[in-house]
Amino acid sequence: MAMKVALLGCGVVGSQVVHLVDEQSEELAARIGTPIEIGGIAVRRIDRARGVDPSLLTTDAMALVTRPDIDVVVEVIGGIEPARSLILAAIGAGKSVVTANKALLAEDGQTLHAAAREAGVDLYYEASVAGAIPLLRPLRDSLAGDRVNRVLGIVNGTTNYILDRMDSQGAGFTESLEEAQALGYAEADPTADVEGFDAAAKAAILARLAFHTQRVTAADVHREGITGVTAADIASAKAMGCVVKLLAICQRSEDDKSVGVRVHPVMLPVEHPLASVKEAYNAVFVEAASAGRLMFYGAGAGGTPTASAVLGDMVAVARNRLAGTSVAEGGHDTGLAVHDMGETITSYHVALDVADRPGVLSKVAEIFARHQVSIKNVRQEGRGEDAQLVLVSHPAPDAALSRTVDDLRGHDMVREVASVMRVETFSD
Ligand SMILES: NC(=O)c1ccc[n+]([C@@H]2O[C@H](COP(=O)([O-])OP(=O)(O)OC[C@H]3O[C@@H](n4cnc5c(N)ncnc54)[C@H](O)[C@@H]3O)[C@@H](O)[C@H]2O)c1
Ligand SMILES: N[C@@H](CCO)C(=O)O
Ligand code: NA
Repeated sequence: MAMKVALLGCGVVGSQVVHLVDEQSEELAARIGTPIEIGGIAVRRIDRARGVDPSLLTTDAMALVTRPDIDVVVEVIGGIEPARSLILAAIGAGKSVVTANKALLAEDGQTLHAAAREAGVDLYYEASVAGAIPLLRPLRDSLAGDRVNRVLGIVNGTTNYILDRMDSQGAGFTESLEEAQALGYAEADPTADVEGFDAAAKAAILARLAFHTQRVTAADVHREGITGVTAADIASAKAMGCVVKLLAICQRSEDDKSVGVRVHPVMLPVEHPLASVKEAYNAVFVEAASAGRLMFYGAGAGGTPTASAVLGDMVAVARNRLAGTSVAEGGHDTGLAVHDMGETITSYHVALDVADRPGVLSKVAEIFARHQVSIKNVRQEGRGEDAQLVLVSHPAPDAALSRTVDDLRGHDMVREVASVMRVETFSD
């Protein structure tokens, strides 16, 4: 018997799901052993939906998800409500769910997973992080026997596209964002991309899977976007042999009692594998105790790539149905707490416009020492009125580094703090 799908939302991703199911229907049926059939599509405006069979369209999403003939609900509306109520209603009615909705999973994944476990249905969400890249299944299944220590990811295509354009072509922020929007990468409200909310949601999902800690939500993630990144930061990074990337970083503490989860711009040495990720591509670098370093790379956004991940999950649900099973995510929780950004160990790059006078360097060094921050290297560029001191710190608690910068800002020998950014290196 065919597996009947209710599709919620027919935008950039949803329309491609319909297209791919249509295009590959025979092949999919042969591969799975049962056909996949779209039984209904919930849209906001019927007159706006294009390229789909009009007889499938409805504006009553709630009636669709609970319809008795529907087996699986695919949610590609996005946002918290009504997506959450629709998914919970679907699960309550015994339907498996496939979703691309990172915002919802990051805010309330625990509720959704608990409901799926209780109902004995599947809840899959591969498309929600890094779009087409197989990432969540490898973290959940392939690395189930390993111990992940750190995850570093470029998980937002829009911001990677903007930073890459600024770096490689000297393009402006606004024009680069408009290009990313035209290419279908940006969220409906691009603030979610450029202020790091989208990446923070993905970081929370990654931290949960990597460290088996159910409780991490987007609110636990320290978040800084890219709106403050200037041409001076990019030039400063270049001078150091680095590129600027917006990274999602999930890391165990040294004492293994907590995890840090953060999203912020980073200067990354050009030899780091993530530094070569251009345009809107995503990549996630995983450091695991036994597997070592792994990198997952590919298209993290766009209708067709994202629909590929959605279809993969639909096929997994179809196979589970045929096998008479469901693979609800475990409720096991390691209990690892999330520590504050201030306690996270980071390194800073600081460029200071200073007066080229005797004693400046020792004064600056004294301010670093006051906060127990050790300087890794320092160089001076220019002379006289235009002198710039560029310092890179050794790793230190982020709070100490941030207080160091505050004190530098307040000092009369420092005319301006031209650039401050964290530097990420390979861990040993
Ligand atoms: N576009 C991408 O590259 C991408 C990549 C990965 C994940 N996602 C996620 O996929 C989801 C969908 O993204 P998208 O880019 O297709 O967005 P989109 O805005 O293009 O599509 C969403 C569609 O849902 C419709 N909709 C809104 N409320 C509805 C309701 N109550 N009932 C029925 N339809 C409703 C909208 O009219 C719109 O057509 C989001 O969760 C997004 O974060 C998108
Ligand atoms: N707006 C997101 C879409 C993929 O989640 C991005 O730019 O990566
Ligand atoms: Na993915």
